[in-house]
Amino acid sequence: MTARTASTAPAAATTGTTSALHVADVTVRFAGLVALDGVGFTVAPGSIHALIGPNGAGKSTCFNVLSGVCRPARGTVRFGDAELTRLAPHRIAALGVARTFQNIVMTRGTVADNLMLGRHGLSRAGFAATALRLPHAVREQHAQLERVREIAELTALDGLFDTPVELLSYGDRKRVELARALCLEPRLLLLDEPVAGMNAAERARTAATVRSLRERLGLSVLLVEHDMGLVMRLADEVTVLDFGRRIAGGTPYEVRQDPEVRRAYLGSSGAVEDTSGEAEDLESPGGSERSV
Ligand SMILES: Nc1ncnc2c1ncn2[C@@H]1O[C@H](COP(=O)(O)OP(=O)(O)OP(=O)(O)O)[C@@H](O)[C@H]1O
Repeated sequence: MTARTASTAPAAATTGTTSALHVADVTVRFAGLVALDGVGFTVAPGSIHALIGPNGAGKSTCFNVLSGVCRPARGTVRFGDAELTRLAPHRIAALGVARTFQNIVMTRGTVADNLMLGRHGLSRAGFAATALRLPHAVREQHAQLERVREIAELTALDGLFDTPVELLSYGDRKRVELARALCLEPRLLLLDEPVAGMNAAERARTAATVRSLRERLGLSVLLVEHDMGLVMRLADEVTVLDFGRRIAGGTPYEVRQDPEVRRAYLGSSGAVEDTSGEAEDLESPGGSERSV
């Protein structure tokens, strides 16, 4: 495993650079089903890139490949100079790729406790030194706590730092999940449906947080999201999957105009659901609130 330091500064912020993610010809089969069929796309350094598509298009499978949970039958995933394709999830995380999940899994305790757990992999002081409160371990603990406070501030959780997570709203809990991923000091953040289940105010707040993370930390973001309004407003570039194939890619405007994208969305019975009550079609100016 590549060792990462316990530095209190984010890798991306200090260098101001991250790397491109290159996905090429990735194919995943489950028994007879081809979940991904020769999928390729590039996430440019420092960009917000959305991966969209109707239900069953292969978005989660793609995230599972990128984070090492699923091994492709064919194809490669490269992050800068590093080949991620056959690495275990913890090694991919150590290379600066962090992921959130659709379903929130929290431990008990406060927001601070949960974020400190997220720093565990970056800690250099051993368990015994920490338990015995040896001076170097105490110093490191303070530095970690300071960094965790900064991350809480970046994710608008600073006012909730000492609040038990079970008392948080759903939207705040989702943001704790996001903050916990940031605790790994990623250079690429994979967000799996970051606003699913949120109300309009929570969605707007999370969108602002993601934008500000990119600006302040210089990291790249790849997000899977059904909320088309959010995708259209937030993403620099969009890749569209359908039945495991990449059917389109480009700016939000370009994919919105693409006939194959429109066919895939409009033809997906039951896949179109509006979580906002403000349904618009894919052509609506300013983006739609439609979840697809
Ligand atoms: N572990 C698995 N075993 C068998 N089939 C699977 C498995 N995981 C996914 N699939 C199938 O692969 C296809 C792609 O699924 P995937 O979950 O990646 O799509 P998705 O775009 O994320 O869908 P959704 O938007 O509903 O989450 C689907 O047909 C799904 O049923």
